[in-house]
Amino acid sequence: MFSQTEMPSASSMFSAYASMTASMMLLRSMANELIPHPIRAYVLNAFRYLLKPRSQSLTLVIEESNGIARNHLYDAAEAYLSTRVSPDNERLKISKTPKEKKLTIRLEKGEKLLDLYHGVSLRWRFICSDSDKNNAPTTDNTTGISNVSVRSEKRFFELSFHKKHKQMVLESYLPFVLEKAKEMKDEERILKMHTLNTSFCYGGVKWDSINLEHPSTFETLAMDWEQKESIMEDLNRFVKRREFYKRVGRAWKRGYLLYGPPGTGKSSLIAAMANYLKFDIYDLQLGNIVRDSDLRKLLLATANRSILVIEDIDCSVDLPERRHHHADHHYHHHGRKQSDVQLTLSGLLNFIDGLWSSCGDERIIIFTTNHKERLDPALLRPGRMDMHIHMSYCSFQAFKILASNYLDIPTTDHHPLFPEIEGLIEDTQITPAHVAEELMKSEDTEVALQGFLNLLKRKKMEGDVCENEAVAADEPNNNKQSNKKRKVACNKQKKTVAAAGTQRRTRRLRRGSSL
Ligand SMILES: Nc1ncnc2c1ncn2[C@@H]1O[C@H](COP(=O)(O)OP(=O)(O)OP(=O)(O)O)[C@@H](O)[C@H]1O
Ligand SMILES: [Mg+2]
Repeated sequence: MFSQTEMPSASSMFSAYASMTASMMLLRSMANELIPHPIRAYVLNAFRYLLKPRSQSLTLVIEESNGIARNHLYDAAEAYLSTRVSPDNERLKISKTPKEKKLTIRLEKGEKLLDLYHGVSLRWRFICSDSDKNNAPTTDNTTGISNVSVRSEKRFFELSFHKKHKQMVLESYLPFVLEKAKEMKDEERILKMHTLNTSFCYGGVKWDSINLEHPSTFETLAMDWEQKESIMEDLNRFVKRREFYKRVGRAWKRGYLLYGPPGTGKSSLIAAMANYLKFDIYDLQLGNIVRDSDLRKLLLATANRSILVIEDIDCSVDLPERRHHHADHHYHHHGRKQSDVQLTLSGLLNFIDGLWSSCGDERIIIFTTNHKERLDPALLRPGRMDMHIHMSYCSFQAFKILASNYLDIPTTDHHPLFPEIEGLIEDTQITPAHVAEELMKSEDTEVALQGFLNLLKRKKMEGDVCENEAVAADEPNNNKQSNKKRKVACNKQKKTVAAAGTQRRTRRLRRGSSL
């Protein structure tokens, strides 16, 4: 009985529950009304956050574009990851454009990749998502053509790693990825050769470009080793020294003067430098430029990481004293009146020291000449050109490189004809171009070498005759008149060689395609 009176009845329990529910509902609706929605959401989120198990991994999202601009890191990651594909990958994208030398491999949607960097594992994932479902690709059923213009795909990489490596990833790994991608790009880069186009309207000039496919490299260049290495070292030092140039307050530029007889490889060296550094070439034919102002315009249109070439500087720039000497030549510069030509040496020098120095980075300027002695001292003064490179006649060392290029005789090999060639070549002024021409005459090594040896012998004899005649000319008892005649003939012979070089060069310039 007692227990019965103590026990709440079912009806009273129900009413208590009902009143509690009612008061909770009242409280809830009061809270809903009194506490604004954002605060409620915030409190809920905070609870959720506190209750969630802590993750030890951090994920970086690298999106394809950053609003309007492309994300440089995305492109770098894409290129870098293509070198890291593993047998675990199941789907890869593969392509090749006509201009590319190699196949391009890319990760396909959803593919994962594990990279190791200094013992740290880094997990990459490539994700492709339709950013807006309404804009999903549509296919026109009648034509079957997929309408890609409305397609808006969001592509990004996720890079996940342990949180404790955050610093290392940001400061070391990602810069490493950027650097690697840059190296790859340089390797694949198709070099351009820019030449002047003067045809589109009178007085106006602009750059035209074609692919530079000059095969010359430092390996194929016939030059003495020490000289070749000093040039390569100089170039290496130059490209590495961005910070140095900044610190000492100098423009990041370097000037080279290449001088030597025609056919000694000046233009080949320029191409080898471009191929080595992966720099574009701008071939500035001063003969086509009328005003200093054109020079300025053209200069501003050149890109960084390039080589500006001015060939035959002694012939192309209109020195004031030459103007004086050639006062009777009223026409110059491709038939334009001399008075029209306003391009001056001082303009050119200002251009080198001033404007050229102050705009752009990582630039090289190269002048070539066959006659260094004819150059204005202003061009040669210290500091104007950083390095003067003498391209000379073919030495035995240089010949061995050509023999290896043209006849496949390894430079370490010894051929029975070599000693005789070595004895003759140093006394004979023969250009690498001439040697190359001779070695190309036969595919048979023996025939080609014998032919070359005969040429050397002939040249040596001619040289000896010239020399003897010169000596004879100094002897008082000889018939001076006939000696003079012979000397003239000798000089004539030399001049023909030089003229052939100039003609060759002019032909090449006209073709405008190769250096
Ligand atoms: N040092 C060299 N090494 C390899 N090949 C050379 C060398 N010199 C000349 N040649 C060969 O001779 C050709 C002409 O040489 P190049 O045009 O480089 O001479 P250059 O010094 O620029 O002459 P120019 O003064 O007439 O412009 C080249 O295409 C190349 O095949
Ligand atoms: Mg040349």
